[in-house]
Amino acid sequence: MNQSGHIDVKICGLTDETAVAASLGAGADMLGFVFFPPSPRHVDPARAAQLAAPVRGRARIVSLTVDADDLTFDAIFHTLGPDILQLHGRESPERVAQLKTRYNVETMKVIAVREAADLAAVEPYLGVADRILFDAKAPAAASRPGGLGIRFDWHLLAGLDLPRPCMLSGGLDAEVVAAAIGIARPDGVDVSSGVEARPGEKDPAAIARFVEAVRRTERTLGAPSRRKAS
Ligand SMILES: O=C(O)c1ccccc1N[C@@H]1O[C@H](COP(=O)(O)O)[C@@H](O)[C@H]1O
Repeated sequence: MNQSGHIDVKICGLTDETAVAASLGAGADMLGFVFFPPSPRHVDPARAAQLAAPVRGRARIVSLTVDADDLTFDAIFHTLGPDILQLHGRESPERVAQLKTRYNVETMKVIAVREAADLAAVEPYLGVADRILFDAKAPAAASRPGGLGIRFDWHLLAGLDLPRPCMLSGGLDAEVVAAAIGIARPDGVDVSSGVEARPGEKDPAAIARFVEAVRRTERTLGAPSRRKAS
């Protein structure tokens, strides 16, 4: 959360106008579009641009890619013009820096977490990526590195001096997000499967419940700058 107590909410993997409207209506801060053909949420840049038309100026547009090549990024920038690049593969710190310079855009590097040792992977990205997203590590046999509704132990992040800003994802939904925030204390949360009726099909009511659960948690925790020192 930032100093005023705000927690960014990202709804990811949008594929239809109804879900985009539901996300904006609920007050999501970031809307994500997946450019990864094996994903049930994959859209091409032209479709993403159509969906994102009402988003610009109301929420930040995030492009999610997995080890994408320059041609793919050129198409995404030419057609969609995202605000943030979510890099969900094995992109090196050099690649993250190169993309940031080439497109003059904010970057969010994903760190896949299953155990404490996985957190060491953050270090090379400090001062390189603008934002870190901690997501659950996918099983080796999975068809994609995220968007699987899998959780990791949020206590692995508890009490750590986390890189700021950072986000949390992996199996979040309206029922568990308050606990996840209370333990990990991220600056934002990111959800895909937890607001879907089935993979690739967002549920507008679940989106509303998720955002409301985060806003309720913000109110419960209060702004750090206004909390009493104990
Ligand atoms: O959503 C996908 O299909 C996807 C594909 C490839 C990489 C990441 C993907 N999704 C991201 O994974 C996390 C966690 O998602 P979930 O809430 O557990 O379903 C999130 O950042 C999604 O944007």
